[in-house]
Order: sequence, then C-alpha cells, then structure tokens
Amino acid sequence: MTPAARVQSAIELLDEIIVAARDKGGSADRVAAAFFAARRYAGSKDRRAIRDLAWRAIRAFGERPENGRAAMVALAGTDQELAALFDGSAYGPKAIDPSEPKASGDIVPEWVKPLFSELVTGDEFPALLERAPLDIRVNRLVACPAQVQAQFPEAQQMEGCTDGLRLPTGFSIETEPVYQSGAVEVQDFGSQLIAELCEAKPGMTVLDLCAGAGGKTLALASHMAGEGRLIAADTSRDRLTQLPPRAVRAKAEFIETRLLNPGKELATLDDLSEACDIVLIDAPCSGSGTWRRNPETRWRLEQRDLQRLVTEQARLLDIAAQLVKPGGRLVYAVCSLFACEGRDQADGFLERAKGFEPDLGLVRAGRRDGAGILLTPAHDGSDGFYMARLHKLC
Ligand SMILES: C[S@@+](CC[C@H](N)C(=O)[O-])C[C@H]1O[C@@H](n2cnc3c(N)ncnc32)[C@H](O)[C@@H]1O
Repeated sequence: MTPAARVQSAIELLDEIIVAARDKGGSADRVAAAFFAARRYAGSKDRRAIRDLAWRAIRAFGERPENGRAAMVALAGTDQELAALFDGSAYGPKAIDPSEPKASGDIVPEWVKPLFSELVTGDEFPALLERAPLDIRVNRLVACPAQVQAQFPEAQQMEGCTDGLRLPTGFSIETEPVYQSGAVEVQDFGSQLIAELCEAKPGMTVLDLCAGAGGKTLALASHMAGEGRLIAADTSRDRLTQLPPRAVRAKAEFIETRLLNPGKELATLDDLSEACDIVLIDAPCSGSGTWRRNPETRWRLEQRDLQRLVTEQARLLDIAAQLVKPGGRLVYAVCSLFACEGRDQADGFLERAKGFEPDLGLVRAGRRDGAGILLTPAHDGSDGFYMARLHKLC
C-alpha cells in the first residue's frame, strides 16, 4: 500500500471505531482485528502503520470526533508529512479543504476534568495517554523472582512490589519459554500492588468478588502458595470461564470459581457469610486509569454510565462487608482516577458501615487519598488505580 492509501485506511478504521464507541459495540482492538481480517491485501507493515495512525488520532482527541476524516485532518494540522499525503492520489485521501470539519479539543474530555481526584492535576494528563511499559509478575507457584530475573538481565526490579519486573516496551514475552511454563504473568505494577495490599497468606479463605478472567486471583494464589481457599466470583460467565485454563497454566488449580446472579450475589455466597479473611472487590469502573491501554474508552464513557457504576460499586462494598469475618479485611480497588469511584466510595462506606477502619498496610507507592491510596501513571509509572484496605473490627 502507498503511504497515502494507509492514511485513507486509517480514516476508515477510525470511522468504525467511532461508531463502535458511540453504539457501545466492540473495543477498538476488536474492531481493528475484524477490519484487518477483511483486508487481507494489507501486509504486516501496512497494518502496523494504519493502526499506529489510527491510535495516534485516538490518543490526540478526548472528545469523540465526528468521523475518522475529521480526526485525521486535525492530526495533519500538526504534522506536515501527514498533511502532504492528503493528495487525492488513487486510494489516498482527497485534498484537505480548509473549511472542512476538524476534530478539536484536548486529550481529556472537558466534562470529565472536574471528576479527577485533586491529586491528578492537568500536568499529569499527558501521562494518562502515554504508552504503557510491559510489567510482569513472577508466579511463585512455579519460580522465584531471582530465577526469572536471571533470564532477563534487561528487566528492572519494581520498587515497592515484591514479584514485579519491568521489561522494555515492545518486548514480546508470550513467546518466551518462561512465560509458557506459567512462571510469569503479564500484569501492570498497580494491579500487582492491589494483590499485595490484600496480604493473602497460605491457609486463608479469600474471596475475589469481581474476579473477571482472574488477573488478580492468580496473584493471590501465588501469595497463598496454593494453600487455603481462594474463591473467584463474577457475574460474567465469559470472563470467568477464561480463568480455569489460566489457573492450570499457573499451577493454581486450587482456585474455585462461582458464577453470580447480578442483583442476587449473596444467594451464591451464602456459605461465606462472615467467613472470609479477605474479600477483594476489584470493582467495575470507568477505567479512567487505563486510558493508556484503551484510549478509545474516553469516547464511550457517558455521565449516565458513570452514575450506574458508582451505584454498583457502593452496593458491592455493602455485599462484601457481610462476607468478611471479624478481624478480616476488605480491599476495594478501581482502575479509575475519579474521586467518585475511589476516595468517595471508601469514605462513604466507612461512614455508613460501622465497624470498619482504614488500614493502609505496607504499600510503598502512590499517594494517600482519603482512606486509601491513589496510583497514577505520572507519579507511579503504573496504570491509574485507587485502592483502600478496610479492616473489620472484632
Ligand atoms: C475491573 S473488572 C475485574 C478485573 C479482574 N479482577 C482482573 O484482575 O482481571 C470488574 C469485574 O466485575 C464484574 N462485575 C460486575 N458487576 C458485578 C457484580 N455485581 N458482582 C460480581 N462481579 C461483577 C465484571 O464482570 C468484571 O469482570
């Protein structure tokens, strides 16, 4: 493909991503996979170039653009080489008309700016959209960190995180034998810290209430050395069914899974009433802390979705409170930097559920925000997370 034809393809890919974001369709990654599957003529270099162009546009504009061309024309306004490719050549984009619509605005949508925790000031915004590094977690059920580090001399040890290593961006870990053996998992430093904040130990009863496909459950299994009870629960059958094969690879077959009925979660968790040493709530949220991985989620989020999420988060906290045993702990986390999903949830819970007190544990990163800790890409080099540990008094 010519460079101009790649620009036109990026415009068409963006059109599909914009419609999917507006209509709550598939993620940008899924849209791109289907787009390229239908265009076998695009070689691997073409695909990479088209994707890079589309993702540059997604990162550049916080508000959802009218269409792909408006986004790419606006990008061309800051890049002369790109602008020169709007040359009307065969398969390329037609020349730019100075009066045609252009995407505008900042990298962060205006309406969400007031929602951030006060700790996230405007100078932190660019880091929210920078490419994320590759963090891995050593699975102690298979190997110890020193063994893995010996195989990757380029890996940096992650300060404040016992089993974390950071590899250079672009490193392909999935093809390494150490990955295939189950000795490592790809997991952001912030996610690893949430699991560490739980301080799960062998022999405990631990419930991961929003386990999804089990990213944090597997970290908890490693901390528990495969001993005790670890229950992974979620309302999504699709996500939860991804866990058992991952658990086999990680030698963590002791994990139990429970599919919950939305709105009737306690019916399936009845036997765990006041029985858990730890309940982790990795709650559904806006994902505003993970824009660097999924930048197009800025184009999906709407005020009414956020309101629904906030209500659900508070409900999950109240459910979890009933499952923690006296003396046990509840860990609440969201990959969000909005105060309404993080600090306000933890503080609100402490006000309404008597008998809990904040307990920050030994986390050696982030900044104190209300009863918990806020991690941000700019300050901590991790995805953005809020996490709070709440101790149930005896
Ligand atoms: C942030 S994701 C969890 C990610 C997962 N813990 C991990 O580390 O990969 C939030 C999860 O909450 C689940 N969820 C949403 N509502 C729920 C509910 N009422 N009860 C339990 N899980 C719920 C979603 O299906 C989703 O998998």
